[in-house]
Amino acid sequence: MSAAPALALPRPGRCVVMGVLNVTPDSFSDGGCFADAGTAIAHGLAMHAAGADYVDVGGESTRPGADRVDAAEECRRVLPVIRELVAAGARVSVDTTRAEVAEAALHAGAGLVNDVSGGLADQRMARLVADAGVPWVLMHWRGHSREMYAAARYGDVVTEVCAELTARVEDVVAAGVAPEQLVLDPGLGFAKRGEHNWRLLAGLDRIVGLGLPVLVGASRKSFLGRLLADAEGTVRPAEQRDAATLATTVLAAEAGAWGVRVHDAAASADAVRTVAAVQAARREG
Ligand SMILES: Nc1nc2ncc(COP(=O)(O)O)nc2c(=O)[nH]1
Repeated sequence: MSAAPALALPRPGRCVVMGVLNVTPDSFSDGGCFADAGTAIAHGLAMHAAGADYVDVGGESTRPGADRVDAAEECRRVLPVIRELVAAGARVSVDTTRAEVAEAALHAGAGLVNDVSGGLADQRMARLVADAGVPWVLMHWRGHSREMYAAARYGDVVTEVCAELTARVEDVVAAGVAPEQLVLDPGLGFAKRGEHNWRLLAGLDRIVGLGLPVLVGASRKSFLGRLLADAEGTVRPAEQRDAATLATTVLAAEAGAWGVRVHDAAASADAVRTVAAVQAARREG
């Protein structure tokens, strides 16, 4: 693949909003809502219109225990959606762990690779990203959905996640990826149990302190649902976790995160602008 022009990471002077668009039948919070291209495209356009800086298109569920789909099925799901969203002027990222899918998505106009495996699932991803010169989200990961909970053991989760992300950065830079292409992500809900997610949110300043842009993906995740369980212990349904998600957006923006990955893009778009206004007022004293 010829090296595409290096696509700089947008830095609009506020936290970036990445709208979630899972074109899958089985994602944990919106599985099946946007499984067909037409519905997915309409939702992606709505998030773009509502202020999402990226629409993050994924074709394979990453929820714990999810069955894997092959690259051909992933491409079948995401490519038509990416093409239409790009044609409509939206900035699109592809949520995939496969270099083959990422390459096809970049050719279709995606401008960022969002890789929940941080390059561990496909050894070809680093070379692809290095050649393409595009931004790459390296998320903290300890294995595919079926084995991730067995790996959720930490002495000090923030220290260990920081160390493992740093190791990934060193590996991919050694493989030719430029540091300025990289975005780090603590991988909330991936090989993390409840308390691990809260500690990572509480320690975001340390992850931001690694010196690279940080993306935070707390939106509608189970640890929020368990926090918001009712008196009978019934976990709050995923679609009723957006207010809690908005709180994580504000925390991430205040901690200096580069971006948040959320389902309710409109609400977080308003929240990040509000945080930026307060931060500007603080600077002006
Ligand atoms: N970078 C990044 N990508 C992700 N992709 C999928 C999910 C799973 O959530 P979903 O099923 O709601 O998409 N979470 C993340 C995340 O936390 N960070």
